[in-house]
Amino acid sequence: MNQDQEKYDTLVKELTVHVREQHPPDILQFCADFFFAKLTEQRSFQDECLLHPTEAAWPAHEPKHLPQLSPLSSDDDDGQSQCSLGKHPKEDDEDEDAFEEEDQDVFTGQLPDFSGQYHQQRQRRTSVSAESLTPCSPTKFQKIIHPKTPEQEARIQAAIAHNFLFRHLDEMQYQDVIHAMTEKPVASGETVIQQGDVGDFFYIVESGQLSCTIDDRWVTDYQASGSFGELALMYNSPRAATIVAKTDCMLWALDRVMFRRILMEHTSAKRRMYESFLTNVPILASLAAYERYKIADALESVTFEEGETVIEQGSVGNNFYLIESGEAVCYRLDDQGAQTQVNELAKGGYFGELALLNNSPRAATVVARGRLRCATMNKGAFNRLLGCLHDILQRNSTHYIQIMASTPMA
Ligand SMILES: Nc1ncnc2c1ncn2[C@@H]1O[C@@H]2COP(=O)(O)O[C@H]2[C@H]1O
Repeated sequence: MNQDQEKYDTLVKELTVHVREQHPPDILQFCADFFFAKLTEQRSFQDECLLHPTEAAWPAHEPKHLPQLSPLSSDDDDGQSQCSLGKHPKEDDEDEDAFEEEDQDVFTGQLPDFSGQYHQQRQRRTSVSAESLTPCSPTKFQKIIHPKTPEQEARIQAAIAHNFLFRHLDEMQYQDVIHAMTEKPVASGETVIQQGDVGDFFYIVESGQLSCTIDDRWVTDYQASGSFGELALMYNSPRAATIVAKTDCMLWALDRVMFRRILMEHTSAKRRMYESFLTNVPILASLAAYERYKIADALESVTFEEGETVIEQGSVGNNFYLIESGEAVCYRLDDQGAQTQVNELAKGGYFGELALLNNSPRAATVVARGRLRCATMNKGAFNRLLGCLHDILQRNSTHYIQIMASTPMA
């Protein structure tokens, strides 16, 4: 008997014992969970031992598809997003600043329910082990180097330069990431990630376009500087979506060990940090959880002391602000030089959207009242990630326009 056959027989025997002991009500789900737990265990072990095939630029075989294991495939979910961020691929793409900033992703769809060890029968969601977010021990970390030409290195640098997930890296981590990446050309029509599969790589798009679907419904498109495939690596969960190349693409792939070692901790910490705050920001209420995750990736916190000016009327607008704590007061200077208070904002409120929406100079001065902490994103991320809120933001801003009409700009 060969080794694989022996392994298989042992596994099936073990599973049979569990089934006999536990009489699971949903036998298929139970078996799927059993094998998935085994796989996770094996992968974690590989993480620990760092049995990484350093010589292999690309895995010899693709991961096996695990049907029914999508954390997103709940029966009650019609998969329609509450809010379609950005444009549907069929619509005209007049985005001039395609390369302007970070992730070029626009999102809709639902976030996997990562809670609970074993999911409800009806929902068929996959369990996530408690240690899913524990990165590899730094002491056991062994660097992975796939040799590259200077030209390849430069291309990776360009591809990650505008992606938020790489911003916090120090020089050594940055080099480690570049060394560990492998080039993956993908032909138009090729499936890069299949929903339900086991996660192996995280991808950055260098060129081309890819489409992301969940349960055959379009969710988003990816283009240069966009990234995907982080969820399965972070949560040891099956792939949450399918990603197919719409054109010939050039991708850079980072394997799960390096992703977990270098990118995961910061990414998950940031997503956790902003999670409850973003859930309670009224303007973001219509967004799906995964969309809020992408917003969290793009946010930076900034603090202003009492009386400090956050925004100066008449200046160029580059940022959008959400108030995490404290208060902000908005003033408008009229053409006589008189300053009138036009608004007060508190936690969960936002400002700085007008100049970005209308491509106009800042319409008011915003000053901190007491200590003010804001989460801010730049113009590129604002347009991309909050594009679907454009109409709501415009509608909400009509009263500003009335105020501006009554106080002509200084
Ligand atoms: N709405 C969404 N829900 C989950 N994953 C999404 C969504 N939109 C895009 N994705 C990406 O699709 C990827 C599929 O593989 P992963 O689950 O590893 O990581 C997923 C995310 O990077």
